[in-house]
Amino acid sequence: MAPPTSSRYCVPDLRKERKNCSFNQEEITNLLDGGPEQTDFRRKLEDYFLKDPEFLDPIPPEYLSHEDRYANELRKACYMIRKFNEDEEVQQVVGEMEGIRRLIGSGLGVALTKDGNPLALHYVMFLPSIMGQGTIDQQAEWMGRAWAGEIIGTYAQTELGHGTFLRGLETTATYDPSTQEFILNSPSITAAKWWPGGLGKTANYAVVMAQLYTKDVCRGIHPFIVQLRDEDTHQSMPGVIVGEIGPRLGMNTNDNGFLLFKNYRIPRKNMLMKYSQVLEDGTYVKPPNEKLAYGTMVFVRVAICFDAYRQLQRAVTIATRYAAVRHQSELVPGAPEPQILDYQTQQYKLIPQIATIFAIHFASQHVWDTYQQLTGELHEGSVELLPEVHALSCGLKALSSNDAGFGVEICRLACGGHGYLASSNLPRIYTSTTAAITYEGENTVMWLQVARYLVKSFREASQGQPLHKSVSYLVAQPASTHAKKDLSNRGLVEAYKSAVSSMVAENAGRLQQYCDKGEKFEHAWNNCSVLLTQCAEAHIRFFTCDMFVHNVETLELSDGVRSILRRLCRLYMIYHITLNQGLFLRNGALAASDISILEGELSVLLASLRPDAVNLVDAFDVHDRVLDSTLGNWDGNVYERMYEEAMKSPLNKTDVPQAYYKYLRPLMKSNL
Ligand SMILES: CCC/C=C/C(=O)SCCNC(=O)CCNC(=O)[C@H](O)C(C)(C)COP(=O)([O-])OP(=O)([O-])OC[C@H]1O[C@@H](n2cnc3c(N)ncnc32)[C@H](O)[C@@H]1OP(=O)([O-])[O-]
Ligand SMILES: Cc1cc2nc3c(=O)[nH]c(=O)nc-3n(C[C@H](O)[C@H](O)[C@H](O)COP(=O)(O)OP(=O)(O)OC[C@H]3O[C@@H](n4cnc5c(N)ncnc54)[C@H](O)[C@@H]3O)c2cc1C
Repeated sequence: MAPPTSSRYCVPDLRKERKNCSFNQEEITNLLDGGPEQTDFRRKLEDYFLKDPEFLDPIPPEYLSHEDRYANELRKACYMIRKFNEDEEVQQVVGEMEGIRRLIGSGLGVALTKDGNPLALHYVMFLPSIMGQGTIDQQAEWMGRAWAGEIIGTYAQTELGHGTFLRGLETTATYDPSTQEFILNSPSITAAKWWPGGLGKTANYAVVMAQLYTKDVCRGIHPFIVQLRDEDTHQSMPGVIVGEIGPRLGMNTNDNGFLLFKNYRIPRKNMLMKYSQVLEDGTYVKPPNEKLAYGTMVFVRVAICFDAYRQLQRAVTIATRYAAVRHQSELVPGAPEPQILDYQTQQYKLIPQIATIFAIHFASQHVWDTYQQLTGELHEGSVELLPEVHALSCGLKALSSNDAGFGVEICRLACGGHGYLASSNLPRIYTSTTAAITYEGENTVMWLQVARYLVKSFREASQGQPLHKSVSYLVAQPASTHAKKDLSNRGLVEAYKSAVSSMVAENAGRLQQYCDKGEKFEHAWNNCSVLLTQCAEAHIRFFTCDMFVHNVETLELSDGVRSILRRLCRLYMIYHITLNQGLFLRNGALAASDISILEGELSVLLASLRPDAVNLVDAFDVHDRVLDSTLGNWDGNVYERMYEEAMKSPLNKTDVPQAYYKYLRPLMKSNL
């Protein structure tokens, strides 16, 4: 918990902001952490790791070479795991295995290894793949060693030629019954695995997705555990060609890699066989649903939603505190320069980002709970929930990574020039956050999966079939254009339902018209796909609003917290409704006069939330070291910290750099 203002120094501007908090901050902290015990757990973890000098970076990573940056982050990542494995104290505090996974995925884990953790894929995808796709025997064989870090894995699916189109992957795994082995091959350059995190130099194993061939028949893509490097020497295995793909926009210490196979043999037992099997003689046993092989991606998509809002939390904490400390221009001629947070346009940049964090949190929690329910039901053999979980996880992954990516960029811009400095940490937060728009399913492609589900559900509804809960509103009656509109939070959710169901109906109809004119369904789909992605986004925005309102109204909350969350929820809805007003005006879900009322209310809400903006970001309880920013520290001591950071530049070691004598001086003195 942030210490009481009185006992800790902060600059007068922040002291003033913190004086009158209208709500219980600890309650908000607990809500976002998942309960007081979780807050406790997180704080103990932060305390334990952050006081350890091994995690300090005396030289900012930007000044290191590519190789040294990787080595430094690998050092810290390995040290982090060793601390868990060897230290009884930390095991007692946080619990052994669960702790590692949660640490890696937490804001703390992200902050400890600043620009990408080379071991992340091991914990985030390799282990979950074995758990989710392996039989009990396979879990027993691999999990212990993998948890202990004796073997390090990654998830190798994407290829140079295909990332989105999984059915087009080229890597083959051909079963040879005579030796009971699979033979792995990369038939062309485009079959090279390309992108997996940790693959370049860190991992010695991978879950590889490859086209399975048995008895000369292709059975589609399946997961295999593949040893890539010798367990002793770390040399790549004969038949395995592996390396790093080179610098990226960000996350440069993740050693994303490439991988090719040449007649590389692995034992039959290395195919993950929880859902499909290859028997000794090569007989193929089908899974209950062939998309179960995509299960790890569903899990990670849900996890990405939580990660997205945690990144946005860091950015908006930095930008809001900075906006309270920064003074610029004049609001009233001749008066002192105001805090930039007093400008309404600045509030419009930042406060909706604060609201977004709660919106994504509540929606992600719901999708996570539904995912858990699906996992339970899969054990019983039921795949009933799979389509809904697939659509929700694709949709919320797309919405949360989009909102967080653009939200972080808005926060960076809100800090003016200083937001462009590496020491603000906003560039690094941006490059990590925006990556999620592409990985784990590129967002347009994710929207199209949601649209597919919407159109299918709409058609089923038209035939009187029952719908899953998240799309049941598609059968709702269109709004009456003449009735007076209910503009309460619930009323706005109803307006969303009506607007989105009309939009889906219109575009399902448009699709049908193309088909009726004789176009093949796939071409008709492509012709409608811009509008279909818009339907998908509107549907998931509606879902997020619905979850926000539901939680704010039904959770047990103190009056102060409910009041602030209600206003944030309202701001969130009005922000998106006014940005997309055409959607609501078009089917009469709202009238122009309603939009005008909401626009007026938006200004009132910004003014009402402004006094608590700093208190809200304080309630996110992001540790200064996790923020890692000259602009965002709790004490607000921005300018001195920026100066100190500038002094770390190697160019400032000498007054006149060597490069001056080598290049500049000869030019400047050439006429002498
Ligand atoms: C930290 C992170 C680091 C990063 C790691 C990575 O990036 S790793 C790399 C991450 N890479 C990616 O994320 C790659 C992204 N690409 C993909 O996930 C797939 O290629 C695809 C989903 C786009 C299409 O797949 P396709 O061509 O095979 O399918 P289709 O479109 O023909 O639809 C057929 C039916 O299948 C259904 N269905 C589909 N998926 C699922 C599912 N998971 N579950 C359940 N169901 C699913 C679909 O709804 C449809 O149902 P319907 O309507 O017939 O009842
Ligand atoms: C930082 C990072 C980490 C990654 N880590 C991993 C990893 O650990 N393991 C792994 O296997 N992969 C990893 N990936 C790969 C990632 O999953 C893919 O990049 C991603 O799935 C997108 O595939 P692609 O690159 O082939 O893009 P493409 O599919 O080629 O997309 C290019 C464009 O085409 C459009 N497009 C493609 N298909 C369609 C369609 N059907 N309809 C409409 N538009 C379409 C897309 O919207 C996009 O605009 C990582 C990628 C990044 C950036």
